[in-house]
Amino acid sequence: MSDTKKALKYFYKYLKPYWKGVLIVVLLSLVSSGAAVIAPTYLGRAVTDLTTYLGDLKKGTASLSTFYSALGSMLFFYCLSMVAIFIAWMVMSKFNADSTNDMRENLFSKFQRMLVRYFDTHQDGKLLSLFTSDLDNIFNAMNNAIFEVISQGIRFIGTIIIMFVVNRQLALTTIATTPFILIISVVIMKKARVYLDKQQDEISDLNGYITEQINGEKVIITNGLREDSVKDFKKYNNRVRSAMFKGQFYSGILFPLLNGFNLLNLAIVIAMGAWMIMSHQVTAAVGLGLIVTFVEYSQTYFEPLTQLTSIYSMIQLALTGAKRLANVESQKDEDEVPNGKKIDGLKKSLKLENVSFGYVKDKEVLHDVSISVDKGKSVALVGPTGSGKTTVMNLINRFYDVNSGKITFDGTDIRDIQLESLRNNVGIVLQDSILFTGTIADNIRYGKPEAPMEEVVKAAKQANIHDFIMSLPDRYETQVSESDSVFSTGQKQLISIARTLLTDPAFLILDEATSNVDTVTEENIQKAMDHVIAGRTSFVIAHRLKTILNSDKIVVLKQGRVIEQGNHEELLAQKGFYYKLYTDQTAFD
Ligand SMILES: Nc1ncnc2c1ncn2[C@@H]1O[C@H](COP(=O)(O)OP(=O)(O)OP(=O)(O)O)[C@@H](O)[C@H]1O
Repeated sequence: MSDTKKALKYFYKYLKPYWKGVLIVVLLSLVSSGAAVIAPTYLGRAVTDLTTYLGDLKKGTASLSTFYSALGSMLFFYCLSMVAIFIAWMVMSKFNADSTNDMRENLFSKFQRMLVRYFDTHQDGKLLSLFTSDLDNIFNAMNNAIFEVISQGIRFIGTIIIMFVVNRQLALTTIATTPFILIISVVIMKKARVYLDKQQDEISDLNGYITEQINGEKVIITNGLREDSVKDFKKYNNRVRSAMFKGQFYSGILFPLLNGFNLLNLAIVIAMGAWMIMSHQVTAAVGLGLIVTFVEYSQTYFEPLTQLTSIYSMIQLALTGAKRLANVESQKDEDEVPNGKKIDGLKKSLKLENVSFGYVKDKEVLHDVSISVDKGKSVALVGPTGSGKTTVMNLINRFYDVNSGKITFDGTDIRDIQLESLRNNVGIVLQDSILFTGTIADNIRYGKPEAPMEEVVKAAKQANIHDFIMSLPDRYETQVSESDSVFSTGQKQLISIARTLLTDPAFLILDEATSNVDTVTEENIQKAMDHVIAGRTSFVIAHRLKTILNSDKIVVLKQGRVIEQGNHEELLAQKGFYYKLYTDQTAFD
């Protein structure tokens, strides 16, 4: 499907529920444009009547009654046109606000259904651009352009018809230059479109860069890269400027060009009218009336062309936005396995059986991995950075699906289990724990909003974060917000552990925090983990070996392969890779 078709389909989808409003606007546009097209005929008639009156003055038969009636009719039609526009504008503002609201809501809900892969491969800023830049462009265009397109389109056709009814010769003169204008316009518009599309892509890249740099501000500062960051920013910004300039230049050039054609046309129409009078094809009074009428028609004929070109960039940006939003809507959703099995806790074991996986084609990161976690046991996954530990977690939770092999939950392939049921049974504490806006209590009961306060406190105690929370002035009611976060990475992870404990998952995956953990917090994490793991089936992705010495089983991953398995003592006795990892780490402690 072509991009424009995709964009138009998107608009159709969101305007369809408001078809009544759209219909009212179309009808009112018809009324308004019809009235605006008819009004000049009365202007011409008034001029003819006035000229006739002036001629009749000498004869003594002069009367202004027809002049007044023509003038009155003209005023009536102009007023009717304005009132119709006013009402149409009100109706349109309402359905525009409603339909863009639907777009925004659907976009956000879509995000909540999409594959994790999409978020892993798109920068935050680019995703935010869809909500800001693209939806704003759509809203602006819908507010300013829809009515223009409808009413100017009707005016254009109406004017052509009425011009031919009034005088064929002058009508042909007025529209004679149109094919030439259209050819020039299409060529310029095509050029503008390329750059306006590019403008949106560049803005999206710029937003991506800005969010990335803001998130990485501390890294930038500590590496003394602030100036380089600004330099790179300028590169992105210059690309936006260049695309913006070219897009606006090409779309803007049409407006003065058409205005020029309009003036030229006026001169031709007046000359043609004058020639018709001088060659006695019409009387002076009728001729003057015709000239005035066609001067007006020439304006109404050109106005749609000039108006549409002046809002062309707006329309094009909205089409680009709609195409980008339509692309997001067409992304694959997570497979919820609606007819899949529902599970209620782990009875026996969770197993990875000969699992191979790669995030991208032809680049496998896990090779033939087999790991078994029996009920009530804790298994730790260790290995150098990039060995695939987090990837294993991504697969168990079905953030991604295996390429070959399978993961089974009590013998059932997790791809045959209802996604919601699987996720309810698998609790995850992520390495980068996220706290949401709200109180600490809200954050702990995030996965179980109905949990009473006693449960919240119990979970916090088990996670070893209760004492810290109680030391805060507002205790559990302390507000958490990204802007004034008072928590360290480790503390955030402890709150996150409490959050997961509250939901009491059958199977727990804990991706241990690696950075910014002070020794007290590290000790707390250690204790929290001991609490959490005790008697619970768990899978710990460990970065500090100290935290997993008591695990029932330690699995060593290296370059995506399981190279050793056993408990701490067994692995040390093997004097293999684990032994080396352990001795290297303890040497630093
Ligand atoms: N979303 C992704 N897309 C493509 N490749 C990825 C993605 N996430 C991880 N990888 C790659 O997969 C490999 C394994 O990464 P993974 O995060 O599982 O390692 P890890 O053992 O958890 O490392 P660490 O100890 O540093 O957290 C790495 O080579 C990494 O570059």
